[in-house]
Formats: sequence, C-alpha cells, structure tokens
Amino acid sequence: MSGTGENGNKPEGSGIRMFGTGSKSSANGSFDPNKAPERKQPASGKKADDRKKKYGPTKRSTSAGTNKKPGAKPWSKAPSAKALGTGTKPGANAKPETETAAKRQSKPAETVGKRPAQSAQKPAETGARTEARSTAVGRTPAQSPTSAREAVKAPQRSKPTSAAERVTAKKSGSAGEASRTKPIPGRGDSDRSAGIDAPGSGRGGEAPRRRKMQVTAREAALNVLAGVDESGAYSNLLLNRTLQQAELSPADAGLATELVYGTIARQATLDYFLNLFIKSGVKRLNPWVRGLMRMSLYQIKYLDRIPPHAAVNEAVEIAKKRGHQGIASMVNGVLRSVLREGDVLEIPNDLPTNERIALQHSHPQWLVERWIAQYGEETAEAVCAANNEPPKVSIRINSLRGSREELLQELTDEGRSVRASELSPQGVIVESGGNMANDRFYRDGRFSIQDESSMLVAEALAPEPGMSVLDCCAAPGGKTVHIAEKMKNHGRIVANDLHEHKQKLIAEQAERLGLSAIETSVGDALSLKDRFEQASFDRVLLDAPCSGFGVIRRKPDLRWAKTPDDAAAIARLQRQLLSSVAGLVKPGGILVYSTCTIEREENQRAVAEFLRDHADFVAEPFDIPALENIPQAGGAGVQILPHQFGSDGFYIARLRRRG
Ligand SMILES: C[S@@+](CC[C@H](N)C(=O)[O-])C[C@H]1O[C@@H](n2cnc3c(N)ncnc32)[C@H](O)[C@@H]1O
Repeated sequence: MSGTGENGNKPEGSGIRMFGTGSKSSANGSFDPNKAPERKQPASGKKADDRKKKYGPTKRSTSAGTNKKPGAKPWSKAPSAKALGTGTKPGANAKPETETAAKRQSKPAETVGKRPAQSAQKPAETGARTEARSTAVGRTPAQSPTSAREAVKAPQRSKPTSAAERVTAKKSGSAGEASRTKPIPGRGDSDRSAGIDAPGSGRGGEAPRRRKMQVTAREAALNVLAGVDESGAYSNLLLNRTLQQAELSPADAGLATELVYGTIARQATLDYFLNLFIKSGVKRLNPWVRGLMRMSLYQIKYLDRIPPHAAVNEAVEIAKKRGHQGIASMVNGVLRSVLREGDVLEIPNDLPTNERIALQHSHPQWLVERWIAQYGEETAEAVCAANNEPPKVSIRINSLRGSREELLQELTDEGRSVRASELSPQGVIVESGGNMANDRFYRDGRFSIQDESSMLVAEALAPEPGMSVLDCCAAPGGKTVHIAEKMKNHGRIVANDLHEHKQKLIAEQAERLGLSAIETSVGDALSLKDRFEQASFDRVLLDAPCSGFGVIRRKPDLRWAKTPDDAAAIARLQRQLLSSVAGLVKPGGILVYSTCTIEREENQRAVAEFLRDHADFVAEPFDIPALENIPQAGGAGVQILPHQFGSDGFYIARLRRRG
C-alpha cells in the first residue's frame, strides 16, 4: 500500500475511527462506539435556491474548491486550502514520498537482524465510525442572529518564525511521516494567537506535554479541528494526542472521533450551507469559530442521534467559554437560523454535475473532474459517496495459529458479530465488537488488522515456503507478515523501508505473530539494486508510496491536502521504483506492483509503461474469484474502487519475469 498511502486498516497507520469498547453515556449526547453509525444522508434539491434568493448569492464557488477561472482546465488548478476555508497554504504540504532520490537524505542501507521488540498495543485505527445516541440538553435562550464580525479572524496572526517552527507547522502530505511533531491546539504561540486556548492549559502558558485536560468530547474535537485548520496538522495524529491528553470516556472519545472525521470529510458541504447564513462567509471566521460552526452543523445535518438543539446549546457554551458573549451570540443566532430553516440544507440539483458532486459529497472539484474523466460521472459519484462512508473493520487471520473457521467461532463466543470476508480467504469482517487491537486474540498473534483489499496483495504475489522475497516499501509491515504467514515462516523475507523509525513497526508485528523469517532493512528502494544481487529474489513486492486516493474514507483530510502536482510527482517516483527493483526478480519469478490509489496515472499507466520498456516481463492474471465480476479499468492489473466491496480502493498488478 502506499505512502499517504499506508494501509489505513492497521494499528500502526492512519486515522483511528473507533475508540474503546465502552458504552457509557456522554454528558451531552451519548455515543456508543459499538454501534454502526446512523447518519443522515445529504440530498440535493432546489430548496437552497430559494434560500439563495432570500439571502443573496452563496460562496459556493470557493467553499467547495470550485475556484475555477473561466477557461481554466479542470485539472489545472487545485483548490487552494484558502479556498477551502482551511487557512492552510497549498504549498505547505511537504511530501517525503515525492522526493527524488537525490533530494532525499541518504541513509546507510543496512540490513538489521530480527528485533525482539514487543511494544504496547497501539490503538486500532480501523474501527467503524460510531454512532451518537441522543440525549436531551437544556435549552439556551434563543438570541437574535448577529453579525459574524466579532468572530472573524484577526488580520494579523503570528506565524511560526524560526525554521524549526516553520517545519513543524507545515503539513506533510504523507501519512508515512507519522512521527513528525505537530502542534497541539492549546499549546504554543500559534494556538494562542488564533484564540485557541485548551481548557485547562491556562491562557498564555505552555501546557506540559502530558498534562491531562478536562475537556468535553466536543471541546476535544474542536481543538483538533482548529489545529488542523490553523497549522495544517494531521487530523489523526492530533486527534490521538488530544485524546491521550483528554480524560474522556470511551464513548466520548468515540464521539470526538466522529466529530473530527465527519466534520473534515463534509467540510465543503458544510461551508456551502454555512455561507447561506453567515454574511461575511465562513472563510473569514477565526479558525476555532469556523471549526465550531462546521462541527455543530455536522451534528445537525449528519448525525441522527444528537438532537439539533443539544448541538446548538453545546456550541454556544463552548463559544462563551473559549471566546466571549459576542461570539456566543453569533454562533447561537446562526445555528438557530439553521434549525428554523433546515429545509434549505440541500445542494441544488441544477448545478453542473462536477460541481454538484463536489458539493454534495464534499470533495475538491479538481478531484471530481479527474475521476469523471477516468471513470465517468456515475462511478466518480459512487467513489465520492463511498469516501464518506465509515470504513469496515476487517481482520486477517494468522494462518499459522488457527483457521478462519476457528477464529470466527472464538470471536462469536466472545460476543462479537463477525463474518467471513468474501474478498479474501483469510479475511474476517467484524460487524461489531469494539477496538480489535485490544482483543486478546490480537495480542496472541491470532490475527492482524488489515483492509480486505490489502489482503489480496499477498495472494497475487503467491509466495511459497522456502522462497526468497523482497518487500521494497514494507512499513508498517501488514503485507510482509501476511507473506511470511503464507510461507509458513520458512524462507527469507527482507522487509525494507526508507524510514529507519519504521523498522520497529515491522519487527513488532513479526514478533507478535511469531514470524522469525522476516529481516528488516532500511534504505531507499531505489538503491536496493546496489545492495542485493540481480535476479536474487523469487518474489519482489513493490507496494509503492502513492497519492492514497483509495483510502480517503480512512483519512478524510487527504482530499483537501493533495494537489494534482502531488499526484504527478508521486507517479514519477513510482516509475523509477518499478524499473529499479525489476532486475532483482529471478527469471520465472514474480514482481507485484500495488498502490492504495485509484489514479490510472499511478496504476495502469505506470505498469503499461513498465511493460513497454521491459520486454522480459509480462502481466499475469491472478485468481481471486470475487474480483472476476468487477469491471476492469483497462490494461494490466486489477483496480478495486472503494464502492465496489466497501474496501479500500486498491490496485494490484502481477508481473512475471520470463524464464
Ligand atoms: C504504502 S506504504 C507500505 C505499506 C506496507 N507495504 C504495508 O502493507 O504495511 C509505503 C511505504 O513506502 C515507504 N517509502 C516511501 N518511499 C520509499 C522509498 N523511496 N524507498 C523505500 N521505502 C519508501 C514509506 O515509508 C511507507 O512506509
């Protein structure tokens, strides 16, 4: 899988979407993380037009990234973050995966032995989004709508000044850079200048890193939203850190998670609606006020189980606590207008299709146009809709420690609702049952947490016991350990990754699963050809860094962070990597190329160019019955789209070197 692009369904990787297993009530709208989400579905319609007539033109053209200049090519311009109301600059997304080899800091390429490390469980970042349960909240006196002037951004906001601060404040587009420090709301100058004061941290003071904060679920969520908006922090990392600092029940942590991911995912749609009610436009609001408005509207519009008035009352309380009465009045006025005129919260259906899809499913218009060009309108819309669905929780059995049937029975006996995956012979779908990374069977190495489509990569590679296998971009190791399990832990598996700190992620998984055949290695995959003999591996896996557009439902902010230039840069690196590692495959051996994106440029086109330039390789079909009926996107390999199986969008090509 891939760069942004790591397997979303692994404990080591991307966004956590379910926390804990408890079902305690939260103070203000309780939230049961064990239940499937029940969200309202957005509908398009004409009512917004009436509202437009009444309240004047909307900010639609900027809020959904539709800042297209007349005559501009659909792909020619990414919506600026500014246009999306995020306050981050488009250029602020450093992407290590797109670095050329020359630019990258060279690291000594060393092969290290197996590491015995076994660390504490990390929170599962899979987990379905959870649902909110309704709780009545007392009424706040209604106040008349006021101008948003009081809540608009201060014209001068201090920016990080030192180089180090600037680096920290920048947002990397790669989830692979998970260890990079990100600012936390409530800490540091930029937060203070943005009016973000973490409750409990004390205004003007640097909060100790591990200090616990007494915050509500909504305050915690707002801290994250404001931090993402203000400094371009990764939502999943900031959420993890915020939740570690906040003393929330599992149910409240679940609610905070839902609010963060849901609000970010629905941002363009929310801004479109808010702009119908906020004269000066949502973009001009102070980041935390903007976050509060979006988050509150998200509850009103998309969460069935939170009473709208509770969402409004909570928002007003937060505004008072964090700002002042003027802001609270504005928040109250706008949100109560929304409640009164809720029937205008529909996207007009007479918009051009690309614009309507972008607004209705909250995606940047350039991305929608790109997918329409690649897949047609119907499929592009289905992909966008699927990207807003909560991801399934899926696990892969460790076939060395029991069969799928046994684990299904044992998990059922534990009270979980589980079923066999239709896509992967080792896959199990967990319909309910909480955080699988806390399960004793997980600790015992009986299964790994992995998305179903990722499970198909090892099937395509078809490794056998005793073989030598090279996994070029291996961390955090989800596919490496699957390969080792298929090889019954016999043979040699070299698991390489560019980043030294990721070695331990692979080693931990190998240790947990009892797999000793894996060696970890650090280095640029472009230099693997200099470190290993040509034609020395039976199987080579290049699970390449990629744009990650197949895992947007796990990483909702990805859609706002990436630009067309990112996709082009990563596509160049992928071609270099593919050519570079091909010579390591033995004659008759197999090279598998995979990504977690749905971009043809990174998938079919990359493989087609490779085959054109490497006559000694040929594309081969692989036998996965469930994939037989999906429409092939053309060319070599299999493209899985997120709406087809409810799995991650994924591409897999099997290339055999002629004997
Ligand atoms: C999609 S992820 C791999 C996921 C992994 N195969 C799994 O299943 O857990 C891509 C990985 O490539 C690594 N990477 C990026 N550029 C690389 C390069 N030039 N050489 C080696 N690894 C690289 C990233 O650190 C990231 O861990």
